[in-house]
Amino acid sequence: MTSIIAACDLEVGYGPIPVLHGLELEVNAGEVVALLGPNGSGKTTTLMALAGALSPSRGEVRWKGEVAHLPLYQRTRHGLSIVTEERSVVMSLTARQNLRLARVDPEAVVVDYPELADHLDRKAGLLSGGQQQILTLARALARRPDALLADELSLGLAPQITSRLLTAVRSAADSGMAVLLVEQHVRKALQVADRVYVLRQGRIDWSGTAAQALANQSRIESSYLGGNTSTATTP
Ligand SMILES: Nc1ncnc2c1ncn2[C@@H]1O[C@H](COP(=O)(O)OP(=O)(O)OP(=O)(O)O)[C@@H](O)[C@H]1O
Repeated sequence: MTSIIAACDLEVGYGPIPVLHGLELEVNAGEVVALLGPNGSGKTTTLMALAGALSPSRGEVRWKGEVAHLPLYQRTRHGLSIVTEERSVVMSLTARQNLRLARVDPEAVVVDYPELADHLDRKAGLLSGGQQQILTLARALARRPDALLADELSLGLAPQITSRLLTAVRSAADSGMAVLLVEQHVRKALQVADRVYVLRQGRIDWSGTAAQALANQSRIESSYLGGNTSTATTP
């Protein structure tokens, strides 16, 4: 398998106290890797460090096997894409203009996202939250990045939109993209993921295949995601 992006012994924080403690993870071409864990465990910090928005105090990020030195804006020009819950479209522009601004062909996008076809000439600000997020993701994926870092894509959106976004992410991985997915809907995330890391207090506490995680799902949820921990054991 081809490693696209990896964290090697990564220690990162926002000040002198680290948030991630010697993190090791990798995402290969063609796979969706879910990064799960309770609030504050360091999921967003991991994505920001992989993207180059935070500098490690120890360890390194590797991009296609080489130590990554480029800052965030340059990594995004070299095949890395980041999508967050923030729906980063320009609200005063139409959907079509948003796509063109990113040098993406709107007509090609609607082939894969027919639900956007009737909305191309509407201002993004007038679309529903779900449509805005589909537009955001469609724009990112249409640029065919080598890796996608997806942080809570579906936050606040309806279940069918969540499923749609995750299906699109899965298809992108099937076409060769490496995807690291932070997603609050654990069951839905496991349905599209190949592998899983569970973070706890800035350390990988569990990792395995999605099938193994599904078999341990109730324990993972209760141990790591804030449920009843009285019967939980470490998977
Ligand atoms: N800008 C920041 N400045 C200082 N500390 C921060 C900052 N952002 C996050 N932290 C701290 O880093 C730790 C990890 O936060 P992070 O957002 O990475 O976790 P998370 O797993 O993504 O949580 P959530 O699921 O709530 O988004 C937390 O203790 C948080 O308070």
